[in-house]
Amino acid sequence: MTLFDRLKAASADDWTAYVEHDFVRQLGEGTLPVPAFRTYLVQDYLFLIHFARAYALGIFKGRHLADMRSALASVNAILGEMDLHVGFCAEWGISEAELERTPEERANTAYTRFVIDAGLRGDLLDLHVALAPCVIGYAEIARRLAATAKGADPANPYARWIAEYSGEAYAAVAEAAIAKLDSLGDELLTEKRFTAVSDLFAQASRLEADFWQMGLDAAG
Ligand SMILES: Cc1ncc(C[n+]2csc(CCO)c2C)c(N)n1
Repeated sequence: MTLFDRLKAASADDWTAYVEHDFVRQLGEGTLPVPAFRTYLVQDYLFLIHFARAYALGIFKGRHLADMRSALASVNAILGEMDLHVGFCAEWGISEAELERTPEERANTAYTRFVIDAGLRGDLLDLHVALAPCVIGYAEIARRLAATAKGADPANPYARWIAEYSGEAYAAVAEAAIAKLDSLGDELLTEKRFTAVSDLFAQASRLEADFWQMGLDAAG
């Protein structure tokens, strides 16, 4: 069993509430109100900026050169993806000016700063456990949606989002994150520490669910 599977099993209810959230269901069915998705996209731009900062902590906290190099590659990947994200937002009628001027929603601040704090206080294992629901969860969500008729239907307005995260490239990112957790676990996890690490995973999963809810709430 991978460490990721152990963490998921220990937080089963929080995990399910995140990956089967109503926002996700409506995204898959193509019934999600457009204002909910637009709010999500704008907030996700702000989210990704802070996530790049969280990954950058991995360079600072890395004990081995290989850890520092892989964290650097992740920072580069996210910063590179920002251009794609801005382009995707433009297709939904969101300008760069709107992305820049929109204030962070509290659910966004809560989540991103929680992850950064987990990394600041702890070691690389704490940081990667706090990052895991985000990085690995999206692959699981999109894979499930892509296997449904409406999720794979090009007429679904959200088909591109689903295709992006269910594609091979993103699956490889999620697989690498699962493997990274295992190698950090081998090096740093003791059974005594499992509860504390599992609490981080559960909290990050709840904060992901709150992020979806923020999108739904914006649509009234
Ligand atoms: C709220 C929220 N949670 C997770 C992701 C997914 N995600 C976050 S960082 C990243 C790149 C990893 O290399 C990906 C795919 C998101 N975009 N927004």
